[in-house]
Amino acid sequence: MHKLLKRQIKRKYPVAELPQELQELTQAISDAYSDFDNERTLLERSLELVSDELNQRNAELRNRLLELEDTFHQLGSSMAVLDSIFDATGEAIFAFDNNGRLIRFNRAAQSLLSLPKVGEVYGNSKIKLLLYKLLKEPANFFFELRKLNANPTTNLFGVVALKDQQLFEYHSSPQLSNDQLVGRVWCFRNVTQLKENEATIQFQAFHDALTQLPNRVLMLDRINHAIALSRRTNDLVAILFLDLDHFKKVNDTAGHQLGDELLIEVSRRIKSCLREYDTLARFGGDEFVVLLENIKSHQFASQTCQRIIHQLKKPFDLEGQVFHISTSIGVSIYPRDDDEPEELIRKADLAMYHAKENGRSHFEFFDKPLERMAHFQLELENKLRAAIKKHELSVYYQPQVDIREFKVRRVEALLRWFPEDGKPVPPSDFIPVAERAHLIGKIGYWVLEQACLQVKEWQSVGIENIRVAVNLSAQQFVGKKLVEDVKELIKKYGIEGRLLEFEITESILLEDLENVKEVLLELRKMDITVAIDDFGTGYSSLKYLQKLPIDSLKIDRSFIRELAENPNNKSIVNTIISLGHNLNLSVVAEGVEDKKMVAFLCERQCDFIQGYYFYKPMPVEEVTKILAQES
Ligand SMILES: Nc1nc2c(ncn2[C@@H]2O[C@@H]3COP(=O)(O)O[C@H]4[C@@H](O)[C@H](n5cnc6c(=O)[nH]c(N)nc65)O[C@@H]4COP(=O)(O)O[C@H]3[C@H]2O)c(=O)[nH]1
Repeated sequence: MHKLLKRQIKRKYPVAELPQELQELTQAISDAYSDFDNERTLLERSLELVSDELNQRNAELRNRLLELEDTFHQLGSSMAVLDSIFDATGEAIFAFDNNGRLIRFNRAAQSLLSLPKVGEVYGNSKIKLLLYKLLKEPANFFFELRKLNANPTTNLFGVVALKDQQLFEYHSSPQLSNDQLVGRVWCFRNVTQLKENEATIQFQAFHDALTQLPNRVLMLDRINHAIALSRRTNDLVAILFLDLDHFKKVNDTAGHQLGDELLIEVSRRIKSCLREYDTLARFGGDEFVVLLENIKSHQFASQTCQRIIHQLKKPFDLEGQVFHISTSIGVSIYPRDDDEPEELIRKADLAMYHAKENGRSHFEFFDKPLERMAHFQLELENKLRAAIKKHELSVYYQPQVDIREFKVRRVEALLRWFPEDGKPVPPSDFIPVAERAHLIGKIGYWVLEQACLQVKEWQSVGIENIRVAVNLSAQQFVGKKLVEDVKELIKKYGIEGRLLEFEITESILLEDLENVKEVLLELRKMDITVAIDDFGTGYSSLKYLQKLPIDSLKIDRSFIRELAENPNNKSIVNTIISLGHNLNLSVVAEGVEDKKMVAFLCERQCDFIQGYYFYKPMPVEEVTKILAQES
């Protein structure tokens, strides 16, 4: 029986047992109680379950809510970051809807279009008006925009110029949402500086940095263009190749800064001799090239050359210092000489070289014999290079006789080239080639070493006090190399400096007097003597004879050759001997071929005689025999 019912019945009927009929009833009630209990328990259980679930859901919802809040918060800060990036970016960004209304833009965009407010929406016509005010050529830009009518999803890219000369590059792309066109975004980037830099780089690639003149690349292009034009008009094109004479001297003595100023002034003066549409280019160093287009005759080129030469002959006054330079010009003509720009330049260069050799400060036209000569020289240069490798060069020695005792006291070392398969090549042919090919330094060093070696060998066989004269080229005077080489060789062979002499020409002195003086003083410190070769043929100036540490004068053989026939030569030789003696210099006559010459020179007390009358240049074995007999 249900416990609750049992307790209630016990309260009513504490002792007596329930009658039979009540027992059945109470049983039924007890069952009802139990059923009720069961149902309540079930109900409570299910309520409990529902409540648990609700609580769980509730907790989940709360978590989701927190997550959402968090996401929302993050989104907010991301948006803030994006917004500040959007605003901070230098690019002007505009977003338009499909109706052409400006719905969003950043600060750069606001300032570019001078828009009154951020966050506003601006209509299409207002934007157009602003663009008209802003752009240099708005019509062109709107023409570009028309492309969008035909193809609204296309990307646009280009550059626009503003009225204030600024340049903006733009990119425009469609804005799509679920494949539907919802608007268009435009980005404008200020590329003024970039374009300026590009232009500078472009300019530098085609111009010389110092003078701002076109460089070789641009000149070649201009010549190409001029030739193409002349093919139609049948006009001539002239190329003038200019090289400044004595520029190096200015650069070395006055310094690079003045040298640069001089080049700028030179380019200004050359320009003043040209028409406005002629091109002047600098090819580096002191080389300039002029292109004369549309000319009718060679005379025009000649006249231009004359004008330039005249202009450049005038003194240059730079920072209070006065400089004198001049120019040598070579000219080539299209179509006569070539129709290739490179070739025209090469031929003008060749003609310039020739002009320089024939005396500075003049111009020469290219011609075929010149080309043949150049070919010949190139061939000779290649053969000379091979000759050095094949040891085809040797040194001969020509004695110089001391007139007082008729004894050999000195010898001149003279270079010889005996090719294996051909005739001997005279030094007058190959030395200039060696100089041009910059081989003379190497060859000169070799001759000098042979001379030192020879002095040492003669000493070892008892031939003492024979001085060997070695010829020097101008190139060997550049820098300190010569002095270093001589020091090294004297030490290596253990010989005295006084047994070496260097022969230099007057033209070397003219190249760069200061540098030459320095070198000569260094040589004098080593007791090495110096003779001026071919004296009388060049620019003889008493000034340098007095100023420089020189020991001998060598009278050029052209004066000696016609001594008997030409009274002028007699007086020249006389003068040179007296001049030498007055300056305490010994005088050597070279190219002495007969008795009469010897008699004349003896009478005038010339100190040394060198020439075929006594001895020709000879191989070392022969000269050694002569020296051995005399010692
Ligand atoms: N007709 C005639 N000629 C005579 C007589 N006596 C000597 N000679 C020639 O006169 C030249 C004298 O040499 P140079 O004036 O220094 O003139 C030299 C010198 O300037 C240059 N040279 C020779 N060897 C060298 C060298 O090792 N280095 C450099 N830089 N130049 C050199 O080549 C020039 C010519 O040299 P070479 O042909 O050997 O010609 C030599 C010699 O052979 C004579 O009685 N009659």
